[in-house]
Amino acid sequence: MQQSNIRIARIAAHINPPNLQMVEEDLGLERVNCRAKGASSGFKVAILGAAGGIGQPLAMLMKMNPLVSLLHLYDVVNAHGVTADISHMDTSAVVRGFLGQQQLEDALIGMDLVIIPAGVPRKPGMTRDDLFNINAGIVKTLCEAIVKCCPKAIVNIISNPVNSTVPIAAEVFKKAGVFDPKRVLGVTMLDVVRANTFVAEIMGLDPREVDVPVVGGHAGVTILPLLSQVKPSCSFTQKEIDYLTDRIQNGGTEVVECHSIAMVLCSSIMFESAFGCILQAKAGAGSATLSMAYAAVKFADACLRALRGDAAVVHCAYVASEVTELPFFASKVRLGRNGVEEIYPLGPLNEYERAGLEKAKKELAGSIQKGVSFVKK
Ligand SMILES: NC(=O)C1=CN([C@@H]2O[C@H](COP(=O)(O)OP(=O)(O)OC[C@H]3O[C@@H](n4cnc5c(N)ncnc54)[C@H](O)[C@@H]3O)[C@@H](O)[C@H]2O)C=CC1
Ligand SMILES: O=C([O-])CC(=O)C(=O)O
Repeated sequence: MQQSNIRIARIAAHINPPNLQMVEEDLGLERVNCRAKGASSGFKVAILGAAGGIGQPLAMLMKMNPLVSLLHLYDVVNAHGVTADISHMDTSAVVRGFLGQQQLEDALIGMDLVIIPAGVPRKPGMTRDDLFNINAGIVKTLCEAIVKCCPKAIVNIISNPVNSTVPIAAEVFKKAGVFDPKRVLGVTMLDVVRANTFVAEIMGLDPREVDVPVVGGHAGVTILPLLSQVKPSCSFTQKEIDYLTDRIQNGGTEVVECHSIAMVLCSSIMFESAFGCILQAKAGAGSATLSMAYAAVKFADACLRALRGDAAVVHCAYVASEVTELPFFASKVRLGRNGVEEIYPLGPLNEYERAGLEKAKKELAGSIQKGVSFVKK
């Protein structure tokens, strides 16, 4: 391939990354090796739902991750605009955009890690399970394409209800005969991030030094913080335990409802006000996006470091598990070159946590079954 042609393709790709494939075809080129100069070899990561509230900041943060060499941004709307914007960041990962179902397979071919924040978010008054009817089909379709294009990729599922969408993904892979329970992970990192923050707040600690295991699932009572196992070791009053458990379990709702408070206030005050900014930023609806993007990147980075071969990468995630009698459960897992290498037992629980575990399992069982039945029907 002529050096000048490669340069032309690279320049065109940088001006308008979605045009890369077209330019390559026009020039009769083989696929351009599109690693930016100075970039180390890295991982190929796709974000499905990249133009959304989570997808955009997630894409930005992944573009900043030095472990990523190629970043594919897929959505059914606005994928090219987001790609053009993010591609101007002077970091080494090369970004390409993919728009609509007909480009889904191109977005997925050869990926090492696929992150899925595609789907609708909650509005005030809704539960995560209320999203099932729309998001179940979206996750199923995306996983069917992963089966075809990158069945060995690590898959991080963010789309709610996670308690059901992970079993849906697993069933799709099982149906195709390619299910590897080590590679399908529901992202519950936001629960841990919140728990670390709220514990640090009341104990006067630096949140970066706090580690709260949060097990179970990702909705209401299925979110079970193990406050007896917090590191550094903390002693809480019963009032503090009640407050923290409730706040961690309802952190998502706190954000969802916050938007509606902002809307009410906005209707009676001027747009320039601080509340006007909230309305403009969030459009009056939706759920956590920025903290979720932060949590998703923290988790994705852990997966990539583990793929690279780093030792002792341990985080909570919702995975196929034998830790309880349920087929899926969130607990601490050790990540490695193949995804989940080890699932840790829950450790000693106090009476309060044992009661919480029973409630969590009851609700989780129904959500798991609902996901499994959706694919089997
Ligand atoms: N696991 C967790 O801790 C959290 C999960 N979530 C969930 O993440 C999901 C996304 O939330 P937001 O980004 O706020 O929503 P959003 O509506 O802002 O963005 C979703 C994006 O998905 C895209 N999309 C819809 N159908 C698609 C398809 N078939 N293929 C590809 N993309 C598609 C939309 O075009 C949109 O750009 C929701 O289900 C939400 O409940 C949100 C926060 C935390
Ligand atoms: O609450 C929601 O709908 C979004 C979510 O999962 C969270 O913020 O934890």
